[in-house]
Order: sequence, then structure tokens, then C-alpha cells
Amino acid sequence: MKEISINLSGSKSISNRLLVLNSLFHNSLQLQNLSKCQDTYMMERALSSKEQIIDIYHAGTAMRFLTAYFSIQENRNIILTGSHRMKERPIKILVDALNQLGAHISYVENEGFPPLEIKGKKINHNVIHLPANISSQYITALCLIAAKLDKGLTINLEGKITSKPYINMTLQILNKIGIITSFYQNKISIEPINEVKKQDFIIESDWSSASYHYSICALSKDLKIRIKYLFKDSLQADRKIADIYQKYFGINTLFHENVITINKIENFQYPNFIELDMNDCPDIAQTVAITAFGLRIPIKMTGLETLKIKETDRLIALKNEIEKCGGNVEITDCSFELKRINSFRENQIIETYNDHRMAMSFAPLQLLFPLTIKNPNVVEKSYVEFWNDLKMYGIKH
Ligand SMILES: O=C(O)C1=C[C@@H](OP(=O)(O)O)[C@@H](O)[C@H](O)C1
Ligand SMILES: C=C(OP(=O)(O)O)C(=O)O
Repeated sequence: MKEISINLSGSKSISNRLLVLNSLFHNSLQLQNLSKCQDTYMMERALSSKEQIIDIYHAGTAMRFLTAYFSIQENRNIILTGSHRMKERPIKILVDALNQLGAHISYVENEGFPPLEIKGKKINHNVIHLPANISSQYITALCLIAAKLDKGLTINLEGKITSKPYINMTLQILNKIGIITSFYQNKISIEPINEVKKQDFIIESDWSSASYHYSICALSKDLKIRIKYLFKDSLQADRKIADIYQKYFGINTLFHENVITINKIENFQYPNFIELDMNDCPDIAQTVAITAFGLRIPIKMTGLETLKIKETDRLIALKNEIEKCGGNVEITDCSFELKRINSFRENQIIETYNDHRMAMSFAPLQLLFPLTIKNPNVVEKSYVEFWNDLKMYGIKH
């Protein structure tokens, strides 16, 4: 059996939260294993920028978290902008919430979308209501600045809460650095604090990046993959990949100290049909869809209402590209169903629509049949070493 060892960099979600907190709390945190990805670079660059126009390119977390961050930087006026796609990703819920709290944010081009003009000022109010069904990043953005407000913040969430583990991640990070929070039913409360203690924070590696190695393991003949610095008890939503692949795709995960090993379970009985709610972990929907396609297992995923406002409309992108390769897909606004898998159509050119996860989720299919991934460098948004790591499996771009 071939054994491969992979070293991933830190979680992009954890890294981008900690960078904002570090900036708010005078660099009290000594961060280790920070993500090397482009979205984290964009966050670092924005936080140290002295410019008036700050461009965060494709980074959703940077756009949302920095909107809140800059709104409380007194005496600083900036324009926060991003890529063409970022200007299509909605931000009104967060802007309305911050303005209701006392911030001064306006739209430079289209109402409800970046770019934003943010006039930093002291925020006076400390209770807010906002819809929770569009993006958890709006809620995280508010949580990150909450302890810096004089009276802290109470956030009342309305409707279904999407991507909830990401909110839990934010609150657990706040707790770890000494900020008191509570999250009960639909109400989050965060207490004010002036300073946090000087401390080290070691960032767990990125489970979303690990998901592509799970897919490779599932589509390979016989592989054992070791991935460093991933934990059973993780802050990350996409840790769920281990459970999904164990249950449906026959991949066993062993958690050792500081490292996991994954391999195929012998004589695994694959299901005839898979049904999954992905509302907690939207970023691995593409990985799971492609593994199911490669293994020829029909699958229905629900809870995907946020996929259409990510780097691209991921539901349409998945349908288009899977159908090119021989699948039959039906989508709605919030679901994806791979109904039939005909014979694989080789040598297709896979469009990536500027979405890193389209490139990375389709790449493992090359273990089964040849295909070409267009604009392979999009992977840098979250996983700079992706193609280098895939060379170890003989997968090239
Ligand atoms: O808070 C975070 O770090 C993230 C939250 C999720 O976004 P939504 O809450 O918009 O689904 C996820 O898709 C994104 O990649 C990262
Ligand atoms: C959706 C993603 O990122 P963001 O929303 O932060 O741009 C992602 O990484 O899949």
C-alpha cells in the first residue's frame, strides 16, 4: 500500500478570525501555523494598510469581518472593495446591523453590495436583531468586534441559522482568548473587555483542504494518507468530512496525537443512494458531490441555500461540469441531486468559474479518467500548495 504524508497550513477561518482579534487587542496573540492562503494574505495586508482604498479581492471573510472592524476604527475613513464577484456577494444584512448599532457605512456603487465607504466611529448601541439564514460571516463579524464595544453586544438571530458551526468556532476562539460569551437558543451575548492576556495560539490545519485528500483516498485503489495537525475535537465545521467519508465512502480516520491517517475500509458496502443535509458544512459540498460521482453513487444534498452566493453559483457550476463528464444532475435553490451516472466522458475541460473549490473538487477525478482543469491557479485562494501536494498521487494540472 502506498503511503503519502501531507502537511497542510493553518485553517483559513481560524487564521482570519485571529488576525482581526490580534489587531483589535494590540497583538497580544502569538499566532502559530497561520494559513498561507491568499484570503489570509488579503486579511493581513488589509489590517496593516494605511491606504484609503482597501481591496480584499475574493476573500469573503475579509470583506465581512473587516466591514465590522473598520466601522469601529475611530477617525479612519476607508473604502473597502473587492473583486468583480465580491461586488455581487450581498452584505446588506451586516451593513444594516452595524448602522443600527451606530456605525456609518454607505454604498459606493450598488445598494446592498461592496464596495463600501466606512467612516470609523464609536458605536453606542449594544443590542441588535438580524437574519441568520444568509451567511454566518455577518454574525461572526459582529462577534469579533463585540468585546471592544463599551457595553459588549447582544445579537438576536432571526430565522434558520446557516453554517452554525462557524458561529460556534468564533465563540470558542473568543472564549479561548479570555472573552466571555453565551449562545442560547437564538441569542448570543458577548461581554466587553479592554485587553486580552499575552498568549500563544496554535492554529489547527485546514479541514476544508483535507477534504480533497479524503476524496482522493476514496477514488484511489489503495492509499494510506497521513495529514498533520488535525484533531478529533476540532473547532472547524469541515471536520465533519471524516464522519461523512466513514459512513458513505468507506474511509477510516485514525486520530493519533497531532496527525490523522486515513485509508479505505476493506470490503466496504457502498450505499445505493446518499441523502445529506450540508447546511452546517457548505464548503465540502463540492468535494462530496464529486466523490459520489466518481464512485457512481446517486446523492441528494440539501441545506445548500448559501452556495449560490459564494465564489460563484456553486450549484450551477457543479451541475454544468458534472454533466459534461457524464452525470445527470438536478438542482433547486437549495439542493443538489446527482440522479444518474452514465459512462464517464473523458478529456473534458472543467471550467472553474474563479472558484478554488471547483478546481480542487474535480482534480481527484483524474485518478479515474483524464480531464483538464481550466485556470488551475484559482486554488491559491485557500490552498496554495494544492497542485504540489497532488503531484504525490501522480495528479497534475
Ligand atoms: O466564517 C467562516 O470562516 C466561513 C463561513 C462560511 O460562510 P457562510 O456563513 O457564508 O456560509 C464558509 O462557507 C466560509 O468558507 C468560511
Ligand atoms: C466560501 C468560501 O470563502 P469566502 O466566503 O470566505 O470567500 C470558501 O472558502 O469556500
